[in-house]
Amino acid sequence: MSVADTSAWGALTEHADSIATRSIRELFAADSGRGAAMSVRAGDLYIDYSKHRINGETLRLLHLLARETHLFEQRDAMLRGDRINVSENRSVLHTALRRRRDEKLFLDGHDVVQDVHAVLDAMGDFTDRVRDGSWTGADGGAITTVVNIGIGGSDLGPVMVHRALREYCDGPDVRFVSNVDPSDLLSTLADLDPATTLFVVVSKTFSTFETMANAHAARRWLVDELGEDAVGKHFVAVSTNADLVAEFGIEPSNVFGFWDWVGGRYSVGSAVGLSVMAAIGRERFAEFLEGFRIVDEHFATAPIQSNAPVILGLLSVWYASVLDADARAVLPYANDLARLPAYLQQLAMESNGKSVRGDGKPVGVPTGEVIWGEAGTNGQHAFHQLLHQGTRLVPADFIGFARAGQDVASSDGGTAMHEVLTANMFAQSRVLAFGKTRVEVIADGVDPNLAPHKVMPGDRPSTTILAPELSPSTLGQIIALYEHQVFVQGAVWGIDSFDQWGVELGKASAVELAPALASGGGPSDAMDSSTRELVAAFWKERA
Ligand SMILES: O=P(O)(O)OC[C@H]1O[C@H](O)[C@H](O)[C@@H](O)[C@@H]1O
Repeated sequence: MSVADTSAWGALTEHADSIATRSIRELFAADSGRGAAMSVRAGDLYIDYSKHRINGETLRLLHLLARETHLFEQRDAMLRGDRINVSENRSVLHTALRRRRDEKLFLDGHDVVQDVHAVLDAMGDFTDRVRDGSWTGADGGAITTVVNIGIGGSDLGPVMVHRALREYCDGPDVRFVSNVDPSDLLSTLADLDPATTLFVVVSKTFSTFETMANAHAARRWLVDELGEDAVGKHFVAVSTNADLVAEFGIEPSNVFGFWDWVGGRYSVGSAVGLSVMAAIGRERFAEFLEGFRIVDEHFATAPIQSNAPVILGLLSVWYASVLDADARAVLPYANDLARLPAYLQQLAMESNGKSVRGDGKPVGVPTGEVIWGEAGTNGQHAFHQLLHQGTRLVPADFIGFARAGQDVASSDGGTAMHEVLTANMFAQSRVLAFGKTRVEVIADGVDPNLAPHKVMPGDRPSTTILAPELSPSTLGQIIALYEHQVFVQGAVWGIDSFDQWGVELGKASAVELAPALASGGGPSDAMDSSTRELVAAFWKERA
């Protein structure tokens, strides 16, 4: 059944009209306990969802929507390993990556938790050796730099986590190459010595064009200097495709596997996190996984009223589908989380940027969200103007931390910079929600002619996620929170959130066009007129 055919859907669309008559300011005025009532804890995360365009009735109807779309049955099906990725006939078990060693989860009669821990142990042994210098390069020296080559889910997670856990990095320098733009690889290798560099080639399929192009170029760079025999000491792979890895020339003992039941964008807790483990060590990586597990457990067991991913997932459906919001801003008030918006773009947009349901029928309501954002406070000095006074509805997620890893005094000498940062975060969500009326503006002595420019409409929704500190555990908790939020959206919409067929045609088209841009190529009459002219302009510029 389409979400649009549920009784909750009809009631929610009617309810949207009535909630539109009451601003967030009014909703707060009517209930002095709203801030406490509309907040929830998941693990170490305190999540405030009070500054939303909702009341008790909205939540009641969203809960009904969850029940009518069998959200909890779908959750349980995912967690026990049913093949819920219907278009690829696969289980979806990234949650198995964070099960404890003594747990069991049988898939087709086989305990996958044992497989997960066997790979984690191998990753731990390998990264221990890289970190303590006993894994040596071809000339006997220790590895000082690890270069992760991958793209999409084989890059965004490791990049984001490595940066987020900067203060925990005490291993080799880790760098990332993803783009097939040669400048990415060349700028990364420019100051490196092949003798002390280790490449981790990460690709679930081991056939992604960009990754293979970069891996082969890196291999040539290494072999030119150290010879063919050096490859075994300087290349390891992370993949589900052992045959293609062997063809590339990486020894089976240097391959860290994962499974088709881990989607690329859900894979940072698998061997895809190998370079992160090299940077932070196996103990910290275990804490990272434990963070995920804490929120997995919460998602699996908390009642609907206090289940954070369920609440946040239903709220995002409310905005995206009922209130027609196109976008959501992700605003981490932590510079080290600067890559979180990019990571969440893949997680949310590749999962739910779809218009048909798992059974191939149209979803029938707007789906997906355009996720974008930037670390605070930088965004305040760029695009927050539109959030505050523009005409578009853009719900925002604020993410902050009570403690900074390192702190310094602010300009007044008395306040710490982290306190200023957090004051800015709380101030932004407050101003977005409550705004400033014309009466208040004029009471400040503003010229009435200028007042319209200074009125802040308010009523702009946001969620605030506050964690004690940015640590491996809290980072794992935040990622799992978003993973399950995305799951909740997809389950309500009836979407298969775990395939990505929309990416394929573009790849095939690039392969088709490549000869026109390779030497001896050029425009052809078979091309559409725009592509033909672009190819012609490319060749003219190159001449
Ligand atoms: O890990 P790989 O097989 O190289 O895939 C890398 C990425 O490429 C694909 O095109 C998909 O859209 C992504 O979901 C995937 O993460």
